[in-house]
Amino acid sequence: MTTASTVEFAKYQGLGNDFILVDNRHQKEPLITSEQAKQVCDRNFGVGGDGVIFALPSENGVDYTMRIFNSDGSEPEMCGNGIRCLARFVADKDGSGPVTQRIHTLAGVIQPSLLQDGQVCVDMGPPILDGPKVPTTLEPTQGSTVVQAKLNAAGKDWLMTCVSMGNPHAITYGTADGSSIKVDELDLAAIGPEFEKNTAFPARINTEFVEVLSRSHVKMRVWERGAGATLACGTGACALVVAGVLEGRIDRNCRVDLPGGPLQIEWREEDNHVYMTGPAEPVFTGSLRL
Ligand SMILES: N[C@H](CCC[C@H](N)C(=O)O)C(=O)O
Repeated sequence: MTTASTVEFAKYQGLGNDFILVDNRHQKEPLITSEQAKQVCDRNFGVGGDGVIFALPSENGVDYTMRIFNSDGSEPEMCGNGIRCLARFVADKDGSGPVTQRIHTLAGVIQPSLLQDGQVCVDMGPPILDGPKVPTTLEPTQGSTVVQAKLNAAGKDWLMTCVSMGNPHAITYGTADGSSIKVDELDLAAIGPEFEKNTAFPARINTEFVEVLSRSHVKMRVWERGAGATLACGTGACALVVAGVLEGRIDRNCRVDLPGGPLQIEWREEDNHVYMTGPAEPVFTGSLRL
């Protein structure tokens, strides 16, 4: 007879991108499987969330390891809003801990710092611009980088710039006929899957649609790989600033308005790292019966 197990969790959200967080630092194997993550993320039959995120035992001398399952059960390399929430969760649990945490992820060692004002600033590392490493099969246009490459999807020719922040992103600021995007007019549920599952993206793709308000202020909506239309995507906000700089549209320090609220993103010239600053809020705690 299998005995049901209970798993303690905390729900946190970053700009409405919400996650079930589990302190899993006592064992290497996640307490929730990717299959169970789908059920737990269901907003009617489960807790509800865009993903499940684990703090796991440390590897190679960092503070701890992060793994994440999307709400469809797939495992991405990295999550920007999620790592801000995880850093806040671990600091809340441990009572204090270092202001800056070093976290091992599938995208490398990522370093969130907890700020006095309650925000979290994350050194997201350098963007990966080599097309085949994003990965995409779209033809590179600037050396090995894919900038404003044409992609036909949802009945239009979009101009796509492809950037990885450890996880893959395709960003569009407009279509090949020169028109820009009014993000509030997009029917993401209709067009998002045509990008996410497009053959141009062998590992599927997160897609960001961007409207320029000024050289230091943009507005975006996102269709996420494995999670659909979310209220915010931290890695996506980082990737779209890199794309906007490569396209010559915006400056390296930019406010990004996401449906759930703003993030401040800076792609620093001196170290080529992308820095993301934004909130991470606790919502409730609970115990799951699995
Ligand atoms: N759906 C993403 C992972 C979550 C990223 C997003 N929520 C963020 O804040 O970066 C992927 O499959 O790559």
